Amino acid sequence: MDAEALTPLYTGAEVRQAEAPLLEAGEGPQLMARAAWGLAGEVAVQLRHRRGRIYGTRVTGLIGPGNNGGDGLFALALLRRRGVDARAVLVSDRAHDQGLAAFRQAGGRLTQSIDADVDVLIDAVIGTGTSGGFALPQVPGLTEALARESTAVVACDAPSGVDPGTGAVAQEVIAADLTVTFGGHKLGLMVGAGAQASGRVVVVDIGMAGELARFRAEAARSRSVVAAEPVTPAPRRQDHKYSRGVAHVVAGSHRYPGAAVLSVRAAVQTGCGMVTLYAPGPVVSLVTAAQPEIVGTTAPEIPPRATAVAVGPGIAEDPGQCAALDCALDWAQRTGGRLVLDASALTLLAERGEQLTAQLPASTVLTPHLGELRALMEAAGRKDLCEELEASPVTAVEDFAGYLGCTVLLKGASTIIAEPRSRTLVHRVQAPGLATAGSGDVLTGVLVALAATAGPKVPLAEIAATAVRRHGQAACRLDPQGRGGFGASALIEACNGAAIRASAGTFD
Ligand SMILES: NC(=O)C1=CN([C@@H]2O[C@H](COP(=O)(O)OP(=O)(O)OC[C@H]3O[C@@H](n4cnc5c(N)ncnc54)[C@H](O)[C@@H]3O)[C@@H](O)[C@H]2O)[C@@H](O)CC1
Repeated sequence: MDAEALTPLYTGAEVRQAEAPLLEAGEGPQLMARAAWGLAGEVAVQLRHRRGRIYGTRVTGLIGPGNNGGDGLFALALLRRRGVDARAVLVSDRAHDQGLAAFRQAGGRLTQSIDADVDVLIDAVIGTGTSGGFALPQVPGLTEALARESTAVVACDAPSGVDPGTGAVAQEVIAADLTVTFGGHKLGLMVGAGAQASGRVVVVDIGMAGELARFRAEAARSRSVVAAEPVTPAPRRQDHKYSRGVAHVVAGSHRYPGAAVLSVRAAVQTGCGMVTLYAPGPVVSLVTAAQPEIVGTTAPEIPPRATAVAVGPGIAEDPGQCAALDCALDWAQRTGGRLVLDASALTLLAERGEQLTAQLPASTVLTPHLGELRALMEAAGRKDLCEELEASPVTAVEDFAGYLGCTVLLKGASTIIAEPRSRTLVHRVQAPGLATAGSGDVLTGVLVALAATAGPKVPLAEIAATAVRRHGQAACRLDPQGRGGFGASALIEACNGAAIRASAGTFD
């Protein structure tokens, strides 16, 4: 993947470090003015969207004692000048002096409570200066406002209660519909509970890109939001089916035949030289009827021409399929071929206890959801990492990948992909409809086809990130409003469409 096409993620502390020289040079007020301008602009968009106008709408800000509160006050002043009934609740006995003066001068009103008809509530209590736990300020009307559909909650820089560095949340949090964050993407808004509390995230450039870039170059580890596709090679004129890559899938059982249909069809539609399937005879027949170009086998050995293998979707309780897992592990160990382990394959691995760590070749990617990851961590004797998953999900996944010596992809609304000695990739998508049976099987199919065709130098994490991105984009295309009205089968064609758009360079 083109490294420049990735969007870096920063911790709150890293952004503060990048800011420091600008503040020393006396540029603080300009930075704050730009932050406030960006915040007010995004609030105006919300108002227009919800009320069809800006003039005469109502916005209340919860204002903390630091610069985050200063941003909020300046933004409220700008909104007031556009005819908004702008009010501020000071949650501390201190407030940013210049911000407060600007707010007053613009005609803003201080208040002690939040009214029921407020259109937007700005959370400017704490941003990157957060430390320790967080309790909701005791403001009459706050709990009601947070629960009300008609009030949009917009967080200034980061929702109060979220650790912008890790994604951990305090015992209480002001969950936002929209977070307007400054300077660059912050890690804690993209992963774990922090991502859930942040809603949609918009980044406002406040003129510190140069500082951040310099800082990024110095950073020991860089984390990224996936923003572009690695190019999987288009078929060349001289290609034949074997030179394009052969994806072998071990999936499906008498109990779950559909998992094989979904993963194999997804692999075929993603595009590679050939897709082969190992499954019980009736499952092979079913899949062949759905996708006649595949080659089925009932022997567990990995076909000699395979360039990537996936094991797992729906193989539960099938002894032959379980034997195929060992064949696949052995194949990857011998050849260095890319191996995707998903679903039931992960359960089988967890049953092997601490032995599992010795069995995983470096060319493996595990694709657990949270429950499966916890089970694997416990089985591997790393229960400590289960606790870390809440406090700092990215670190926990990175540590586990390092411990196992292979790539780990934690599925969820935010996907975290950690490959040892490589940058960690995070992909966040607003596609709640992906929480449907079979969507993971489709992801496995897309991933194994990409792994079969990608050149040998493309890191496995980046191939996995591409698969996750296509999958997420497909769901967004099918269901732009996030109402969940689609099944996993529909994702397959949509993934393919997503890929075509990506190669045309039209994503986002
Ligand atoms: N430094 C700058 O000049 C700029 C800062 N910006 C804004 O300023 C923010 C950072 O400002 P600050 O460093 O003043 O920090 P914050 O305003 O984020 O928070 C610090 C204040 O919150 C209190 N606090 C910390 N943790 C708390 C907790 N758990 N519960 C209750 N109160 C708590 C602290 O006592 C302190 O008074 C950024 O998030 C951003 O919004 C932007 O305006 C851009 C420029």
